[in-house]
Amino acid sequence: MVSLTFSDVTKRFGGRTVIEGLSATLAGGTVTAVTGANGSGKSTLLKMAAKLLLPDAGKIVARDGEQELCKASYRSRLAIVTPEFHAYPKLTARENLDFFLSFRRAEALSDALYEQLLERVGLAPGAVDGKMVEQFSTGMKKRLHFAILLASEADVWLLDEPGANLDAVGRSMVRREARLAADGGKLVLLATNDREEEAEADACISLSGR
Ligand SMILES: Nc1ncnc2c1ncn2[C@@H]1O[C@H](COP(=O)(O)OP(=O)(O)OP(=O)(O)O)[C@@H](O)[C@H]1O
Repeated sequence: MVSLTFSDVTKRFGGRTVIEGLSATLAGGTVTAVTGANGSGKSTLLKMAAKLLLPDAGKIVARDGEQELCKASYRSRLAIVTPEFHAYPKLTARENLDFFLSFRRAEALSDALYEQLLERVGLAPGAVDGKMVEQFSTGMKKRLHFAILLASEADVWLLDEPGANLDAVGRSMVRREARLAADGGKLVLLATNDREEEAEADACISLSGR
């Protein structure tokens, strides 16, 4: 299982320290919530966890068991859900899934798996088939992003406000899938201000904002 260790991690932007001296170990098989007010550094922490941002001080080390993973190998095993992601508007749900998953899966998406994914994320085939993503509601696009995540086979899930733009049923799908993923050995790190998502987590990193 993949684990991620933050050792005395500090991140500054300009002269401003956003995260200071953070130490934590995130283990495969667990859900960790990152909470804190707007601007407290939750997205920054997730970007550092994805190695998209470097800390100014301290270290972040990914391991598989005892073995340290290099950046490329770690990256190949992680998936991110973020509001910054946009599916291609002129492609259908199926075409987007085929496109994004072509980087991640050895095998093409079968019809059966496609149907199963839609069902898991609560997208009715009748509502999406034959439609381009630009015709989707915001929540439908979010659910499609989750379908891409579920099919990615990633070991590390970095979820930035995964319940945002989802209705109660969608938010409950997020909590259920995060738990199933952790039960299957995945490392799940989610930034949230949703009390129910926080309650579902096994551990919590609370950022004070600086
Ligand atoms: N690239 C950047 N350059 C300068 N400042 C940045 C940059 N990225 C983030 N910040 C600042 O760092 C702080 C933390 O931002 P971040 O997006 O991590 O907060 P957050 O907790 O995710 O906020 P929210 O709940 O609003 O999404 C904010 O003050 C933000 O303005």
